[in-house]
Amino acid sequence: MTAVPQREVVSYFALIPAAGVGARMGAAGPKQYLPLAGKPMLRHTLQAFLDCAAIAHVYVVVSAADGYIDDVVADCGKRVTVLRCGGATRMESIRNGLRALDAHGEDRILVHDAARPGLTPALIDKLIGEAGANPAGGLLALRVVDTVKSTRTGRVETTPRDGLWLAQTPQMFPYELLLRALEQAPDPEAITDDASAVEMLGLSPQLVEGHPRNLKVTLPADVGIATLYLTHEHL
Ligand SMILES: Nc1ccn([C@@H]2O[C@H](COP(=O)(O)OP(=O)(O)OP(=O)(O)O)[C@@H](O)[C@H]2O)c(=O)n1
Ligand SMILES: C[C@](O)(CO)[C@H](O)COP(=O)(O)O
Repeated sequence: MTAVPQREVVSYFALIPAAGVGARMGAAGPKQYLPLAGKPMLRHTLQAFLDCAAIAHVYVVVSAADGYIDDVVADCGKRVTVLRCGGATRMESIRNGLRALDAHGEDRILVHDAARPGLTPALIDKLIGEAGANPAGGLLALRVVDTVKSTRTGRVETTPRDGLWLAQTPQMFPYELLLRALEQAPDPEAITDDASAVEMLGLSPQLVEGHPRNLKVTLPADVGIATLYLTHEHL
C-alpha cells in the first residue's frame, strides 16, 4: 500500500512587535502602554490572540529596557512569552523576534502591531481561513474607497487609480519564508511591512479584507477612535 504523505501539521504563532517609542503620538511614554478603555493598549492586542483558539502561542518583542511589560502580561498565563530583543526599527524587532522563536519552517507566524488594539479573534480566524494555506502568506488590508493623491511637495503629482489597498496586520507567513525574506532584504530601512520583504522575493501574499476597527494608533487623534471601537464591540 502506498503511504499517504502526511500533511505537515502547522502551528500558528503571533509575534507582536512592541518595542517602539511612539514618537508621532508624543506621549510621555511608549504609546503601546497608553490606557485605552481602562487597559494598556497592548493588553487589548494580546487579548485578541488569547481569545483565538487557533493561536498556539503569543510572542511579544519589547526593548531590553522596557519597564512596563511585566505588569501588562502578569495575568496572561503561559501562552505569552516576552522577548526582550527589540531593535532600532520595526523590521529589526521582528527579525530579532523570529530568530528567538521555537518554530518550524511551515509554521505560520502572524506579525501584528501592538498599536492595533482593535483586532478581534474573528479577524484572525478570517485571515487564517482565507490565506493560511497560501505558501506566499497573506495579510489583512482595507480597500481604498477615497481617491488617492500622491505628492512630495504638497501639490498633486499623481492620482494612483485602481487596485489600491491599505495594509493592516496581522501579516501571516510561513516561518522559514518570513525569516529568509527579512534576512535577505536588500534595504531593510525601506521595508515598512513584512509583506514587502516577501514581495522582494517575487512572491505575492494574499490580501484579506480587514476592518477599520483594526486601525494603527499612530497620532493623538487615533486614541479616541480606537477607544470608541474598544467600547463598542459591535462596531
Ligand atoms: N523599533 C521598533 C519600532 C516599532 N515597533 C513596533 O511596531 C509597531 C508599528 O510601529 P509604529 O506604529 O511606527 O510604532 P512606533 O515606531 O512606536 O511609532 P513612531 O513611528 O511614531 O515612533 C508598533 O507596535 C511598535 O511598537 C517595534 O517593535 N520596534
Ligand atoms: C505594518 C504596517 O502597520 C502596515 O500598514 C505599517 O507599515 C507600519 O508602519 P509604521 O510606520 O511602522 O507604523
